[in-house]
Amino acid sequence: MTKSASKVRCSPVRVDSVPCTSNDAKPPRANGDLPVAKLPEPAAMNFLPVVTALLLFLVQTVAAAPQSGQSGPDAAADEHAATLGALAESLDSDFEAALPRAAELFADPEQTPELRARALIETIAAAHAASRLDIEDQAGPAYQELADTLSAGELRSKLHRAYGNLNLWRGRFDVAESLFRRAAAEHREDDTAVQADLKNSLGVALAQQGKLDEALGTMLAAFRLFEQTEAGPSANLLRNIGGLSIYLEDWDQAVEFTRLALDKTAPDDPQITGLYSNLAAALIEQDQPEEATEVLETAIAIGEAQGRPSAAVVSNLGYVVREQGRLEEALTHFRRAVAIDRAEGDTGSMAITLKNMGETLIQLGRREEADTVLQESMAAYRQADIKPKRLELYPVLVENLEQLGRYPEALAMMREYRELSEEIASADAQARVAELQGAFDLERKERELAESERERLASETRLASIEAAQTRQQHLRTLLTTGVVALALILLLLLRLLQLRTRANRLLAEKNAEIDQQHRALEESHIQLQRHSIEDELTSLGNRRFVRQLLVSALPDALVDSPALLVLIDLDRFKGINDTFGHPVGDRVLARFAETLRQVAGPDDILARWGGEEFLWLIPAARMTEAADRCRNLADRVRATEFMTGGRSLSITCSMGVAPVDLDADDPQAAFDLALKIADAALYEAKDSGRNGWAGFERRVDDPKIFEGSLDIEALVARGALARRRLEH
Ligand SMILES: Nc1nc2c(ncn2[C@@H]2O[C@H](COP(=O)(O)OP(=O)(O)OP(=O)(O)O)[C@@H](O)[C@H]2O)c(=O)[nH]1
Repeated sequence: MTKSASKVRCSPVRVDSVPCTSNDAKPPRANGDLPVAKLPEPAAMNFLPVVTALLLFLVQTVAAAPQSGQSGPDAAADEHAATLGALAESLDSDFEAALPRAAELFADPEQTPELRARALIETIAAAHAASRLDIEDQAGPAYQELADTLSAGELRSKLHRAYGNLNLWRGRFDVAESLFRRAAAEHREDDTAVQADLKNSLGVALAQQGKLDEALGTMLAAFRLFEQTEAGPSANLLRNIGGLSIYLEDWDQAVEFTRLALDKTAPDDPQITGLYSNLAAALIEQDQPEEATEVLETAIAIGEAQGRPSAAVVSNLGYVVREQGRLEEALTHFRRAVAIDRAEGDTGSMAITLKNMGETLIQLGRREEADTVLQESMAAYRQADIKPKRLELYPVLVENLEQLGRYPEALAMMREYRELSEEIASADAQARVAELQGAFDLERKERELAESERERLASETRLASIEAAQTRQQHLRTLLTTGVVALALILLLLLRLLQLRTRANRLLAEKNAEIDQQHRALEESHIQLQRHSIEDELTSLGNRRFVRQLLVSALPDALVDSPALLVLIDLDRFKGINDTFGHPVGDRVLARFAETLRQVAGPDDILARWGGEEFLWLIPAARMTEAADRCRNLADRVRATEFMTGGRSLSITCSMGVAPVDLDADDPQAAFDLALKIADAALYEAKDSGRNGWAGFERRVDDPKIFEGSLDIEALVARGALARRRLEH
């Protein structure tokens, strides 16, 4: 069920000091205007708002709060019990007179913060009792100082709560909410009653700010906490929950809690008719008109017992019975309600009831009477200056005048209706335009702000992206530069190494070439030396060392394969040449003789200058039988050779001693030496026999022992070991 479906108004309680809340659940308005009815106008008569009763309950609830919050032992308070007791007594008896002393006490810096806080709490409670809520100038600074001085704990929680109450009474609901929350945060959790009271106070502060859902939730939490206590929930809390449930259109909960509140409310309590009114409203919403009628009649009876019933209750009863078709009875109740309103001077409420009454008369066909009543309603609306409600009256009034045929009056009313409509529409339109303009401006500003923020973020993103790209490029450049420099250094190093290596290689090659050259020179020197060591310089023939080396290590195969002839040659009377022609000529003769000897010798023959003018000739594979021819051949060639010197002809001769030699023996040197001795002996004989010839000894035995010891040629010949051979001239 929607709010617009609400059919009756609740208890006709007025709120003087606390703003009431509209039926549209908007924030409370600080005026005492008649509440706008929640129900459709034809049915809505004297519907006094739920909020009216609710707010009064709230105030009463808060008024009760400090008392319960101050209960219980307090050790710190005991120390100053006398002072505080005296203060409380004086505040209660004459608040005006006691206030200066109290203000002096809770503002006195010489006193302990605890005593000052308790004095302030007492003063605030007494101010409420004395309806003196204008002590902010004294209480505010003291509270701020003490809240900063006291440490968090129970006493400071009480101080928050007391000052929260003062703000609540003064209509500063947001401040009160904050203070109640601080008080709850610092309150120790094991005191359920105080917790419940704090939640109740917080619920009141929330409800007064229009935070109805949160307020109801907080109060239900307080209710559950109170249920755990011995005293249980207070009637005020139950009324508040019931009232808020009506606001929030939870009809079942509204009925439940309003009934609970009624159980805890005394019959003479001034609030009781309001409770019945609320209960009736909830029952009507639950489509229980009989029960609603019964409740309203009970409320009227209680009102009558107290002196005068509530006009709203009576009007609501009229509405309920009219809905049940009991029109005449409804008229009776409406008339009574109008009388009560008139007596109380409540013009606005009376205007609503008169409208309902007029509509009832129309239903009864009593249009003239209806017109009179509707005109009265119009006058009352004008007096109360309730234009929206008056606007709703015109169609009923005009339609009734038309039905009565009173067209000029109907026309006049229509003009008024149009003017008021335009006025209200204009005001509404202006308000709407202003609202729309504000919303538009706000939306535009928000859009511009959002756009600006988007652009800023986009710029930042772009900037960050550019910076990142620059950083990457910088890193890349650094990397590349480093790489290039490193590469260049490496290349330079490699180049330098190459140069060094090339130079080293060149030097090495030069050195190697030099060494090779030296090696070659050395080798050549060595070869030359070697050659010189075995070669006769003058004749270029081998010398004695040459022959000795052959015997030791390199005898030609031809000399080894078969016995050879050893010929020892000596130039005849060479001293005379030296003496006659000089030593150089002697040398040339020696050289020339060597050439002649080479020409005579075979290719495998071994030639050597054996010393002075003496030469050795080894003829491989030759026997003594060949010796004559060979020696003759040489002698002939020597004799035939002209050794010219200084234009003079010079001829020489030579003598030769021949001996066989077998170099395939176990000891070739010994065999050579023996053959040499024999050849030398033969040479001696050749000299001795006239020179220019040869002599030789042929061996007849092979036993080497025969030739051991000193060699006695003649004995050997005599023994037959040697056979003499001679050149025959
Ligand atoms: N020019 C020159 N003379 C040398 C060389 N070696 C030795 N002679 C000389 O050769 C001569 C050898 O003389 P002798 O031993 O008395 O013999 P000969 O005069 O040849 O007489 P017979 O041998 O008995 O025929 C010496 O006068 C040596 O000085 C040399 O290399 N060159």
